[in-house]
Amino acid sequence: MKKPDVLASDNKSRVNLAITMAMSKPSIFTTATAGGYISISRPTKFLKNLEICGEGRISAWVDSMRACSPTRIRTTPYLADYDQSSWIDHHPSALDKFEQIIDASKGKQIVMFLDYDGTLSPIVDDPDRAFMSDAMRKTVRKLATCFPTAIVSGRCRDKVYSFVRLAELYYAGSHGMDIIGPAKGSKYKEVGSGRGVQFQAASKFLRMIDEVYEQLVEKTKATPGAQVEHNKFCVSVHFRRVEEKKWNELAQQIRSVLKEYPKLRLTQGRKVLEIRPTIKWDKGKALEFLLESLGFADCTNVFPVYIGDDWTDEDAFKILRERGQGFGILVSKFPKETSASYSLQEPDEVMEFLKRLVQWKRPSVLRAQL
Ligand SMILES: O=P(O)(O)OC[C@H]1O[C@H](O[C@H]2O[C@H](CO)[C@@H](O)[C@H](O)[C@H]2O)[C@H](O)[C@@H](O)[C@@H]1O
Repeated sequence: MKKPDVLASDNKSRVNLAITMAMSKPSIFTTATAGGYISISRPTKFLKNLEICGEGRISAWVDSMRACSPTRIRTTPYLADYDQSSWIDHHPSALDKFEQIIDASKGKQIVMFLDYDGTLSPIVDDPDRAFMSDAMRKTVRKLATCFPTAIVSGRCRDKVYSFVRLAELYYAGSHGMDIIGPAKGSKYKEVGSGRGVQFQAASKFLRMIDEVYEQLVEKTKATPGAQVEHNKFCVSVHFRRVEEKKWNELAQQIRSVLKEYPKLRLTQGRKVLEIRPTIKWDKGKALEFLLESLGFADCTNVFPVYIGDDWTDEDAFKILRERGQGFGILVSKFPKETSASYSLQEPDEVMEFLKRLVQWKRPSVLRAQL
């Protein structure tokens, strides 16, 4: 597959993030909480203390953010040369291949994992107004009657819940560092009579994240359009409403704060840089945790489907490839380096795909109820 230079360099900066996935299975400790949830803790594993905030690395991220802006993608000549049809051959539309997907899932329990921004809601300028449509909510509600369904988001869990407003789902916020999962079917259910399991991989970092948030707000306030979002266990600094010529300046402001915090690292999203603990925990780990809580730890008869649009979703796509179970669907209008198997272009197509899953499942649910 011919790859444009810009994708190669994006990939390089992603590799530079060095998000290692090799976490050995830790032991699990559980305690019942006042909220009725079983709280689970595991020994924290840290990523190697890499040089995460080097000047070169920061500029590489800003460059790749520029290269990824849709207007740039449409006008950049070497991307125009990119063989879109070859990319589609490797990552066909999940709608076009619906029957193939269903065939692969036969005899297995489908479990749905959905990213929020850019997957269930369209990308908008103001992160506080990234509402999901009523039609999408209705579809996700129906989906959850057919399959166990979880939202896995970079957002703080409460915030993403306030957008989705469906109590029947499981939620993993802060890039999977704050999970409310099922107790039903979980091996943890014997520990208490809680409503579910709660797992906060980065609880030790709460105070540090608060401190960094305050400093970032202060440091970036002179940059028009910059917005700092507190996502509980991580912080997002938004570039979307900042003039492009100011992006380097904003990135340097972030760097100047972060260099004092070797236990925090940066990751990149869509016109956003995100600050999070260096622990070995991400959306892929959250997916595994939720499968485990659902009682599918070592099962071969489970078929997880993860739909997401962002680089942070790649951690989950990779886990599915490694497990050889289910598959990832990347939401993107443009060719992107990805470990997902299929693609959908935008949230409307995601909704269509979810509707088809419901339509396919519902007759058998009805038959089983007779
Ligand atoms: O994991 P996700 O649910 O996709 O969350 C990732 C980040 O999404 C949000 O930012 C993105 O969406 C905004 C609203 O459309 C957009 O303005 C921004 O440019 C995007 O990066 C959210 O605000 C972040 O905190 C999440 O980490």
